[in-house]
Amino acid sequence: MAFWAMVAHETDNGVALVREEVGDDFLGPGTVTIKVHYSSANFKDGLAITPRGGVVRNYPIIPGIDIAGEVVASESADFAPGDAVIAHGYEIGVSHHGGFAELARVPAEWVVKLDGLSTREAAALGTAGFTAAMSVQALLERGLTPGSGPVLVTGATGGVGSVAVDILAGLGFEVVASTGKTDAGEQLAALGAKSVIGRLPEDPDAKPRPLGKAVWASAVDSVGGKSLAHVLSTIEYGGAAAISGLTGGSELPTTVLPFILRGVALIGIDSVNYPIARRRALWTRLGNDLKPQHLSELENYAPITEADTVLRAIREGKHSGRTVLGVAGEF
Ligand SMILES: C=CC(=O)SCCNC(=O)CCNC(=O)[C@H](O)C(C)(C)COP(=O)(O)OP(=O)(O)OC[C@H]1O[C@@H](n2cnc3c(N)ncnc32)[C@H](O)[C@@H]1OP(=O)(O)O
Ligand SMILES: NC(=O)C1=CN([C@@H]2O[C@H](COP(=O)(O)OP(=O)(O)OC[C@H]3O[C@@H](n4cnc5c(N)ncnc54)[C@H](O)[C@@H]3O)[C@@H](O)[C@H]2O)C=CC1
Repeated sequence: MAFWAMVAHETDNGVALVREEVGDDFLGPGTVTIKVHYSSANFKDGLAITPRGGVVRNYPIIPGIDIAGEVVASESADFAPGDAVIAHGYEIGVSHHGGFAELARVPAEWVVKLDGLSTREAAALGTAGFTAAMSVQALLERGLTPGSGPVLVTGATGGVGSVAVDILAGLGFEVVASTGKTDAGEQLAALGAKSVIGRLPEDPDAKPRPLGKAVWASAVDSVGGKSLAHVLSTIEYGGAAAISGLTGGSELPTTVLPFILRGVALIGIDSVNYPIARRRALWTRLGNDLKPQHLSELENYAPITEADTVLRAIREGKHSGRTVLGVAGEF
């Protein structure tokens, strides 16, 4: 069977994303075959087409860590043709062909049946939105309530950040959005941010303080680096930072003091190997009580053939919100 795909190839000059017609050998091993409606653009997809990006070991590969579409064949009793599904995480788009193609095949144990979401909405959320939901869920499980005080979201115009702002505001939290984009105030206020501040720390060259004035009840952080160290030193007693990313750096130059003097918790968020039962349960919440109220505002659209341009913007930190990559009918 032949189908169209965007295939990442290693070349002498780096990695090239090429539109081409491929055969069955580009369907991964698995029991569920999905007609892809949409994929999306994630920071990790940007790394997948970056030489030495650290996420893909063997090329050629069809990138696309999000696959949203309709089941066309299933050897699993859990899925039937016509089911609307999303699959993401595990090896998808890094060592198992992903969503930048008309067809994808994955193990049934990686597939989530959609409830309360269209395939387009699911792609608009995608891995980044799911990671935001995991972060919010982790803070709720730790006891955070809207009465606890302001919740900080860093990297707030990004995929993880913007969905986190939307979900938290929808739950009634006072959300403070931190962004380096000086023109993003209106957009973040429209998602529900109570106030918008610049990147943290305000003075990036200042010597980090082990403890600062405690101002945040908790935080959702996808930036990491010095920024996260600053955030940790300004979280209130018993609060937590749910951390998922490294756009500001993978090093964490902190001290033990926020943890041992204020009981602050650092909660690691990994969407990739999150167990399937919990993954399905959280997607159900994302279609229902955690459903972001401004998905259409934070969503952009591009045809899959423009994936390279969108991913370049993500790598350069110039991207905002979530970009759905249309697959069906776009080759
Ligand atoms: C959607 C999700 C995200 O966006 S996550 C953020 C994006 N991901 C990254 O930026 C990670 C990029 N990866 C890297 O930079 C490197 O792979 C590394 C620094 C994580 C490790 O590279 P290194 O060359 O130092 O070591 P190995 O590749 O030999 O791995 C060592 C050890 O770690 C295990 N491992 C590697 N990657 C992952 C991973 N993503 N998740 C879990 N574990 C990982 C690897 O299997 C090795 O363990 P071993 O027991 O020896 O097999
Ligand atoms: N742990 C997990 O399972 C997951 C981790 N991630 C990680 O989360 C991070 C964010 O992912 P996305 O939201 O998809 O990316 P994105 O590109 O949509 O957003 C990143 C945001 O960070 C901002 N940013 C860039 N450099 C910065 C800096 N030096 N300081 C402060 N902000 C900076 C950008 O302006 C942008 O708003 C990435 O590191 C990604 O790898 C994403 C999804 C899942």
